Amino acid sequence: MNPKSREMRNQWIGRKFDIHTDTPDQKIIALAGNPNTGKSTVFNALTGLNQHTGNWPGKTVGNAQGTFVHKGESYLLVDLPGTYSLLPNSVDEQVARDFICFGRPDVTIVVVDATALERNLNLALQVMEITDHVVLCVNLIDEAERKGIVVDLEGLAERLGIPVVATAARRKQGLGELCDKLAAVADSRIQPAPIVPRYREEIERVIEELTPRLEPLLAGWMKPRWVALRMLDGDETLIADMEKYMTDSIESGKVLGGEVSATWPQA
Ligand SMILES: Nc1nc2c(ncn2[C@@H]2O[C@H](COP(=O)(O)OP(=O)(O)OP(=O)(O)O)[C@@H](O)[C@H]2O)c(=O)[nH]1
Ligand SMILES: [Mg+2]
Repeated sequence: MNPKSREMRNQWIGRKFDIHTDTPDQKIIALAGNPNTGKSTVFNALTGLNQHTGNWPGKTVGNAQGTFVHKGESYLLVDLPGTYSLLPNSVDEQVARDFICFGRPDVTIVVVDATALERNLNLALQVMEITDHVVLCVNLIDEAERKGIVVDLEGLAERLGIPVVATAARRKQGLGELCDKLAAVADSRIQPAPIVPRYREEIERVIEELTPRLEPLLAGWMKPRWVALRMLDGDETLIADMEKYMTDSIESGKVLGGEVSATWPQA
């Protein structure tokens, strides 16, 4: 995303999500993950006292936003509610999904529990279906070590196609490397290429039919393949939220009506 696009995105996020950057083109990082994986511990360790909390607009779900500086660059970090999925079965899940889909953070960090990777990776895969800009934070690595669990970080990064960093957030271990990786993704020095989960053949056939039609309508907001999957699943909340967020997109005019801006949103 170029600085001008980011500036417009940031203004829009301010209005829609009550998330406010310090500077017009500050980069925005979201923290997603299952409950109790250490998101808030990572959030607190990085932002310290530079944070404030509130509620997501119109929801009783708490939200925390804070800033930190890494190697001279300032970032706004947003702590999302802990969720097991992004299929909107609850308000928490809808809030997390909407921020990733429509807030379009520069990077989404998925914090996973190193002692329960199999369960945790489900959410990571869902985030990777929505956006390429993902970093996996394998937290509680100290707990894993204590239990004799060895995580093949390189193998994981290779299989998933995204950067992977091990952390023990409570001891503030690994956070420097986490910041290095998210900075590299935020300014495109690293371009993750997440694996694409494949579905049954008949589903793949419908996806193939739908995606070229969705692509121009979505104009880079999210991956057409994912939207096709959600439509196949009959997810009406996504359609409703697309109307809510995408029809009022400042300079871009009526995105769903087909008139899209050349400058924003941009993948
Ligand atoms: N041993 C160990 N404990 C950790 C680590 N990170 C977080 N914890 C602990 O794990 C518990 C949960 O941490 P939180 O940061 O509240 O987790 P969260 O993901 O924000 O939880 P929710 O907001 O409820 O989804 C706390 O007791 C933390 O102190 C870590 O790296 N190692
Ligand atoms: Mg938390």
